[in-house]
Amino acid sequence: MMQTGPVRALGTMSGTSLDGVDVALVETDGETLAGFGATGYRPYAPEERAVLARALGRWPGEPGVAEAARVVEAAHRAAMAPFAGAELAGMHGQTLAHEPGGRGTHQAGDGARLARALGMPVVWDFRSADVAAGGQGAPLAPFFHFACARRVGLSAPVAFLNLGGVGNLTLVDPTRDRPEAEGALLAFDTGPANAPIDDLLRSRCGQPCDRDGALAGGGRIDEAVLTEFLAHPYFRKPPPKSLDRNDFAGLLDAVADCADADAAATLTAAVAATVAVGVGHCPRRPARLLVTGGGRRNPVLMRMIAERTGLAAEPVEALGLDGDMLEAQAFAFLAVRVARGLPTSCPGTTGVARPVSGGRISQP
Ligand SMILES: Nc1ncnc2c1ncn2[C@@H]1O[C@H](COP(=O)(O)OP(=O)(O)OP(=O)(O)O)[C@@H](O)[C@H]1O
Ligand SMILES: CC(=O)N[C@H]1[C@@H]2OC[C@@H](O2)[C@@H](O)[C@@H]1O[C@H](C)C(=O)O
Repeated sequence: MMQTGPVRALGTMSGTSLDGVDVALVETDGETLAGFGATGYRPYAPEERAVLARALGRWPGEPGVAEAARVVEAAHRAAMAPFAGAELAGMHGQTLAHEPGGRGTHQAGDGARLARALGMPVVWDFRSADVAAGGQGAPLAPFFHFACARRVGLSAPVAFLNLGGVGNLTLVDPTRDRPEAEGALLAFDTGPANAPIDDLLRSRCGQPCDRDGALAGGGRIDEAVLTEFLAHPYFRKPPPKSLDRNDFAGLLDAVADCADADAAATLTAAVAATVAVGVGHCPRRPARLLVTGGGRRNPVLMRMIAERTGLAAEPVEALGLDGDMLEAQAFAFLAVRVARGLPTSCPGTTGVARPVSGGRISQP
């Protein structure tokens, strides 16, 4: 176990939207946040992204997975190299398949190879231990959300909402002293977020996303599609619960007959509606809804979320946090927790029976 006191840790995230690798430095002892440092981003080239997209839903040894891992590792080496002075790194990797209660969870990217290439200890494979112990293996950012809420001095329960490829919500009670304390955290995936919107825009318009909600803003919501989507049992299921990126791939077929703008409006409303269902699962109504991830840049989505939840959807920048880097920062923070043997998940965040300290540590 490392000595106590803040360390300069590097965190990386290659998210479900398959856009690229985020990296961020955090100074932390794994309990409190002493400060945030420099950040970086290494986008995937279109042909790299295609390799990753083809490998989605596949497991080690299956076709295309080794090639995807090489793409992930090369992108991480490039993104992390400028930060080689960090004392420790936490690498999330790229989730290719996630089936808690089934085949497990699989993030491409070998931390042992990266540790050797970069000359620093790398913590990786953060989710497997939680899944092996009966948890969902996701979401894992909640322990970091707890630390953020404490750092900025919040005193009432708030919700963090991440709008990445998939959406996830964390209800934080910052008056508790530890994240694993009873009632400190409740977290779960709300439903698909940007993934179906991106997939629609890519297939119909040849664009990577509905920039600023421009297409959805001019469309009409197909209420019948929306109602049928919300009838899926996932939304009734009480948390904790988690999703794989393509679990709702059928949503795209459901809007196949809609005009482009109507399809975009319907998918955007579907995301907002699942967030409202998620807020309804919270045992206490949050005082604020703090939004992180790329979806906070979509004003149509943000407006629909505010309308459907009755909460002002505020970007996390309102707290002085960086909504593009929160997840990379989370894995820096979690790496330090792993190195110190502190838990990274608990019953409230993943449904695991007791707190688990996940992750593998590879020395250079
Ligand atoms: N200006 C914008 N307008 C609309 N959407 C945007 C905008 N900027 C970013 N996005 C969306 O945000 C997505 C990227 O979000 P983010 O980087 O948070 O995802 P991620 O980290 O890959 O996902 P996850 O949190 O699921 O792992 C893009 O794919 C796009 O859909
Ligand atoms: C299995 C997996 O990679 N899940 C991701 C995904 O992207 C968003 C949502 O689904 C969340 O559950 C998780 O990521 C964030 C970083 C988390 O673990 O908190």
